[in-house]
Amino acid sequence: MSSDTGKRNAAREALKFVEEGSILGVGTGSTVNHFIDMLASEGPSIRGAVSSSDASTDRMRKLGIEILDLNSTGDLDLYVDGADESNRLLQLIKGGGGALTREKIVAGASKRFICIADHSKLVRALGEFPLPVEVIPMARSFVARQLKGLGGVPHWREGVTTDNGNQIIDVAGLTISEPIKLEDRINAIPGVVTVGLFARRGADVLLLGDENGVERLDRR
Ligand SMILES: O=C(CO)[C@H](O)[C@H](O)COP(=O)(O)O
Repeated sequence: MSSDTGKRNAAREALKFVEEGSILGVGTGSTVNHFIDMLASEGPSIRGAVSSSDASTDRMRKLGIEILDLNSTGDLDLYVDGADESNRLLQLIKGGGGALTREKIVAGASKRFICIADHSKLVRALGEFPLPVEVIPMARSFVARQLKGLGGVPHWREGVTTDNGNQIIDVAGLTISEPIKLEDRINAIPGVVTVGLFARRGADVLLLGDENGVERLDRR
């Protein structure tokens, strides 16, 4: 069971990684929302943030955090984001909130990725959470057939349009025994914009909160 106190505890711990005057990459989701609120109220003062979604941009702007364009910042020192699942290698499933493509871009452009989550997100093997795949709208049915061919059960997240104007397919039933191979394989399907497997670029540090505190795992 997901716990809001766990999310808050993980978010608060992540503040310790933020340096005064830095430019921060900021992810999307309810855990990150706690982080944004805490950053604005009790965190060090930063130069600005590169945001991974319109939702996070709106929240940060309302709290007075300046939003910067990744095209003008260069690489970032730190990215803070949540996850839907993590294994012990800190490979992740992300995209439950639909922001996977921009999240993958900002994670890729950051030297260090701190993932914050409540403790229930730690799993032995990835794949219980349906894997989100962002697709170009005209390719949706074609990509769905390809995903079926990989053994998955694709489900169109109907009514959802991503910040990039695309659609999302959630794929249940996949056996993800080799996350990097599957990430490459799905990304190679024409029409796929991004798969929500963050295996090639997983997290560097995972902060898992629960009612009692925070467990830290580091990428080996
Ligand atoms: O990948 C994401 C959004 O695209 C989120 O990080 C993920 O869905 C976790 O969200 P939450 O913190 O609300 O549990």
